[in-house]
Amino acid sequence: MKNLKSLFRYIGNYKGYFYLSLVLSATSSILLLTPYYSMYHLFLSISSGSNFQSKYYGWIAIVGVLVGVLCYFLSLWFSHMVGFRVERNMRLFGGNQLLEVSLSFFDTHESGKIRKIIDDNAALTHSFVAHNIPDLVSTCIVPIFVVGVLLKLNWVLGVICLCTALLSLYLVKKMMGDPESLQYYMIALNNITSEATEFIRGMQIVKIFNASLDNFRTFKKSIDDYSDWALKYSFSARLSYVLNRLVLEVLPLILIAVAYPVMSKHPSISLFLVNIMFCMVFGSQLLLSLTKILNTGTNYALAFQSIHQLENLFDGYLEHKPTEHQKITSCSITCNAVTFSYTPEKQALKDVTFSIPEKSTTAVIGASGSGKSTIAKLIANMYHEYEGEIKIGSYDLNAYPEETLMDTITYVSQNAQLFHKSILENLKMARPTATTEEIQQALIATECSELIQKLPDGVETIIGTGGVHLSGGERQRLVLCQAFLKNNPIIILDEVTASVDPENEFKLMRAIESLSRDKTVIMIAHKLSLVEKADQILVFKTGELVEKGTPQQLKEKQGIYYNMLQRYHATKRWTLKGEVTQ
Ligand SMILES: Nc1ncnc2c1ncn2[C@@H]1O[C@H](COP(=O)(O)OP(=O)(O)OP(=O)(O)O)[C@@H](O)[C@H]1O
Repeated sequence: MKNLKSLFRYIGNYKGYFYLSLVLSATSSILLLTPYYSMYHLFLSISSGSNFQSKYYGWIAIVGVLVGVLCYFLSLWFSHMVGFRVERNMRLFGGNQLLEVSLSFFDTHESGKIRKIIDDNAALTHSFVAHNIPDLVSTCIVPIFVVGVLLKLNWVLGVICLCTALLSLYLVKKMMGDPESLQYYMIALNNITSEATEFIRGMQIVKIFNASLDNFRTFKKSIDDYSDWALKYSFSARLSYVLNRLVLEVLPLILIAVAYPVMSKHPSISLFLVNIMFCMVFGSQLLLSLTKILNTGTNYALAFQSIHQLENLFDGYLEHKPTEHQKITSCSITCNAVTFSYTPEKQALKDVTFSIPEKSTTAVIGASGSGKSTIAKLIANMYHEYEGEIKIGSYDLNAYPEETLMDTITYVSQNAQLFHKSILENLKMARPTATTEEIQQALIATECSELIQKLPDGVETIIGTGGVHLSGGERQRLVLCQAFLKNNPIIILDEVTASVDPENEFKLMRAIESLSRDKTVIMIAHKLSLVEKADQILVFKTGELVEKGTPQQLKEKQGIYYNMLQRYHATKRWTLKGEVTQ
């Protein structure tokens, strides 16, 4: 019942079609049994020596079969309509949830795995609804009908068939295994898919460095896990499957064995022979239906498991609803005693407190893994489960609606992502209403106009496969151009110059300068040349804020920043010595 309820959520307005499909399937399965009715009368007339009205019963059989087949096709037609609707609604649900989840969801879930869970599970449920539901109805109706008729003909044989059907259904249920094993089986299936994608991506590195395939231990583990769960699931079904087949195979033998002692006491042997023959032939329909249930049972379990898996995918990641609906009046940022952990074992930030005045630039520096990106992501509202308080203006982040924050903070990461579309379409994503003039201005401000001129179709050039391939620096500048168009008052730049050459770095710096004008800027940087002009520097070490102040104050303090600066200037004086041999 719970399963059907969850399926109904995705059927939406097509419930009428769903019921119609069930009714037509049930009608069809009963109509397709009409030849047996005619056959029974044929047996009767043979045993009694009376004249068989072949025309009458022949027509009943033909019309019954024809109308039955028609009903079956109509039932399939409606079930396919419902199936497509379910698939569409499941994909829509997945897509909408992706819009609702916090950004941390994308940090913790691989895109291949998300795609697989949404796409494949929707397709699997479609297939079950479209193909298996009409069959499931007929496989349930036929046994009830057959057992009813047999009980009426001879109660002993009827009871045997009824017991067989009940026993078979019980074994089918057992065969489907426990839902938990099935859930792990499906998780293992998803893992193997995403690990296989990683394996293909990593193959380039393996070839370049002639690296050992040992690096793909997680892929191997996912294969082992899948094989373990597939085996466990299959073995858990083994006994019930074998027993069920046995029950179904021996049913005719039991009928014959029971029929003999009953037959010897029967007053009309010929009538009883007819009944027995009919029971054997008609009973075969019972066997057929129970065998079908055996096959659709696994699909049933898989389809509902697919729905649960899709719904559970987003658990714990849905956006926190704002406690109030405040408007942002000032773009200063305050962090008060912020502590955060990605995993229970390790704190990524410990008791971090600082404030950033409106329209100032703050540089965040520190060793790799010190927590720089983490604090930036918390301010960008990507994670919510932190201790302490993060305020924009006078209110906590929680006091603002999601849209307000999205229209206030722009987070540019080190991995610039652009879509496989034209440059213009990519830029318009940041501001769909941007005029050609505004786009030109943004391109000039972010040092992209020279790049656009070089491209065959200018701003209409498609990026990526089949179009142009841009360098890391060129991509970063286009992303800054998007940020420029978006024109949010708070900009967070997370190591945007991390992997660019000096020429691109110079252009990027000029782009950042244009972008930062009159804005509150947080700039995470490894390169100290970028931070010297900042109004404030925050130095992080193993998750703690260990120094804060203006560049001048930190120099005078002669602490970590000062030492980093010394080392930085020393490396600039390094030269390569040696002789050049001919
Ligand atoms: N998604 C995550 N799940 C678990 N741990 C994470 C995650 N992201 C970061 N960490 C851990 O949190 C700590 C801080 O990481 P963070 O990315 O903030 O460092 P960082 O100073 O920005 O480093 P880098 O300069 O190399 O980017 C590190 O120990 C890192 O391993």
